Amino acid sequence: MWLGWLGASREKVELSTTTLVVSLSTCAVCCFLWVAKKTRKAVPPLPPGPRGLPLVGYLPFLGTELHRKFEELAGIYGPIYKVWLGQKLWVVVNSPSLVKEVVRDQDTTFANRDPPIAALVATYGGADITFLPYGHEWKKLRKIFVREMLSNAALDDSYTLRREQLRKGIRNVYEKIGTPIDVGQLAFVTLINGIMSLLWGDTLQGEEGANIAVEFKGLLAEIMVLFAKPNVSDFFPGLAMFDLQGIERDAKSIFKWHERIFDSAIDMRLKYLAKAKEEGRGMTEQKKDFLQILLELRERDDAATSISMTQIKALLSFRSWFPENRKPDVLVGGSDTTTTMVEWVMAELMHHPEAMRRVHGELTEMVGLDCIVEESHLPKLNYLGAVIKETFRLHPALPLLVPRSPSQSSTLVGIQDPKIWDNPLEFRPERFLNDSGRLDYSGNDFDYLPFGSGRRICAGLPLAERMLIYVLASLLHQFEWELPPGTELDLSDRFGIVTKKRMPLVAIPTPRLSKLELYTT
Ligand code: HEM
Repeated sequence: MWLGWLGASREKVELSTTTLVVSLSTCAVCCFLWVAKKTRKAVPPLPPGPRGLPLVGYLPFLGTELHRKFEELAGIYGPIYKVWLGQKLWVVVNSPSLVKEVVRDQDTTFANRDPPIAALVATYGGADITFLPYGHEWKKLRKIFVREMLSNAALDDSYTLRREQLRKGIRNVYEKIGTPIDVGQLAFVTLINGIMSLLWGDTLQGEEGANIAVEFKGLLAEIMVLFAKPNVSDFFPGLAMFDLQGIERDAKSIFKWHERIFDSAIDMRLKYLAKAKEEGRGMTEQKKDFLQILLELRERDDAATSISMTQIKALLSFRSWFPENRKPDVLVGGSDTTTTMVEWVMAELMHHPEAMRRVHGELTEMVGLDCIVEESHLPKLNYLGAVIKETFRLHPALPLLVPRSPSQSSTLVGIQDPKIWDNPLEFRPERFLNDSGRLDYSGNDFDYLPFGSGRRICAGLPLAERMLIYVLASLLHQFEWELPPGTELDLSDRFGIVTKKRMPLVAIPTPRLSKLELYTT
């Protein structure tokens, strides 16, 4: 069984803000039970849903825009419905009260996922945080990821690494001043370099390191292509042994490649550490990156946090850091979650000049025209924070979240929820300013869940939150952005594992600050 969320979208936010998707395998022990309020039957019926065809179910009717299709079905079948996709049954939940039942009241039951076969093969048998079943191993890895790698202290320590990559991005924009720039592409390169640098620090510098970095990027591209392919074996587990499209075979060979690159990068670091120890040098300059944190944990004699080399590789693997990326065009189109959100926020601001003026005013006041944005400024940027939240509401990057899979049969009691948003299709960041105590990213409001909720809430949230506002504040503070003459802003979306802008945002930057050194340092 799987389960995920469908967030608010422009057309039908009135209906609800969130849809939960649960799918069940046809396995006899695994049945999903749903009762409407007051139903007293011993075995509650499955929820209603569209009829499909024998064997393939509703697959031929899904189309490419899954989030629109699910909205349409919600209009017909209500807050909870079922859809057969091949041999698997998905249940879509479409109201905050049902969502609460799943991620709060029955969170432990629904804290699993149904990994695609390619992910199982390419990630040490699903040993990464995203796909590990709920249990001891998942808890341990998640604890290390959240408390050791992404703790406030670790993120503060690694600020210089993020800053360096951001400054490089700003210099790049400055070199192209007055010419059209693909904003998603710019954000993608900046963010991916930032993440690689957080993970590996200086390991990817120098000739040997640069070769490994090139291999990393090639590997990432191959992984994207692999995960983007719909696999017949995932929809028809009975056919998995035949591996009809050869996806499992390809995943195995990518996994070997992955192993070789990771082994040589880690080996380089271990040799460096051994040499430093021999020469009696300290390791302070290496301390900030995540490889270093993990290698130190490996040395610890503490069962709660000590970690094997395989777990280190799983934690540094692409699936942990780009868990939502499955599209092959990610490298050219910049469609990962954080990149996509940079693009949407910039597009909404360019579409709403008054909001853009207010963001600029706030940056001028809080940062100043003779300074660049530092992370210490970010907590003061309330209006920009509200703009980002409002953009998540209108354009959730993961409209289906990451599907969940319950561990046992379960009964949900559905009730009709009242209307949630006033004028839901309107871009109005003020709604987040006025309601500042509520509606954050913590997943405690079941009508606003861009990062999911409960035990499986996005593990990268602290980093995503910091990087998103840092990149946006810097691009907006240092430049004015205009559309190329004769072009129009397009705000339509295209469904994918990450739902992104249908047309890439292309804009022309001009400098906003007067001192040259603010662009060249
Ligand atoms: C705008 C950026 C991002 C968005 C909107 C986002 C959203 C999400 C969502 C909706 C989920 C599923 C939550 C659930 O099942 O309730 C998720 C899971 C996850 N995300 Fe993110 N994410 C973002 C960035 C990141 C980053 C930068 C990282 C890595 C540092 C990351 C790592 C993860 C991991 C490891 C999981 C799986 C957690 C688990 O199963 O325990 N995410 N994310």
